[in-house]
Amino acid sequence: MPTDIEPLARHPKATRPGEKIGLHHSMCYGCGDEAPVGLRITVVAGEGVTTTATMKVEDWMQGGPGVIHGGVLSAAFDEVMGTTPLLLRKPVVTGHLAIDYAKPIPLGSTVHFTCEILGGVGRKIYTRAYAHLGDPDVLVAGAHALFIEIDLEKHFAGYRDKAVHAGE
Ligand SMILES: CCCCC/C=C\C/C=C\C/C=C\C/C=C\CCCC(=O)SCCNC(=O)CCNC(=O)[C@H](O)C(C)(C)COP(=O)(O)OP(=O)(O)OC[C@H]1O[C@@H](n2cnc3c(N)ncnc32)[C@H](O)[C@@H]1OP(=O)(O)O
Repeated sequence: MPTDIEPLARHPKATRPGEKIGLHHSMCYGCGDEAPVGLRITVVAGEGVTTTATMKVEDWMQGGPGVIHGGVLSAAFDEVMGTTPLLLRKPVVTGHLAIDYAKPIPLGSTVHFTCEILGGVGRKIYTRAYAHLGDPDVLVAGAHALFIEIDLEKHFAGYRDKAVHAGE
């Protein structure tokens, strides 16, 4: 992470603390409530530029016997951290994501995520997040990610004809 990052302020019209940040779209693998397979994560705005989220670890998320697959946890961090810049009212995509896996996470547990925006430079937004299973003093994983602000229309212009919609 560069040393010259600037603090980033919450947008005045951002989702208020304690409220759910709206669905990105209903068929999104991370947040969608109509996606045939998905994490169905809801991210809740916190104070400042922070968020929280929870995810129940379902049987289909299994990697090693009885525990979550590392890629599923990575996707969950991506979802939570990628939603957080909406507090700045900035659409982003992931540029870089790094996960520290500290402890196995059993099937059936609920993962609690906390995320904060550390700051930014230009279009780059740096975030950090942690995960625990109910006791915030016992972390099971952590993550850092870099998100890049995009022009939504331009970024997805060549792909929208492939988009999948609910009910198809
Ligand atoms: C699930 C998908 C959701 C997609 C998002 C949709 C809508 C967004 C709206 C709201 C968001 C709400 C919820 C989102 C929820 C979850 C988020 C999930 C996000 C994802 O899951 S999204 C899928 C994976 N993601 C990609 O599919 C990106 C593929 N990629 C590209 O499309 C380009 O690569 C792009 C656009 C990233 C940059 O391209 P570009 O041409 O616009 O800009 P450029 O290359 O100049 O980079 C600008 C500055 O970032 C630095 N930089 C870039 N990459 C870096 C890296 N890896 N490490 C270190 N620095 C990096 C450069 O060094 C430069 O830095 P400097 O300004 O200092 O020179």
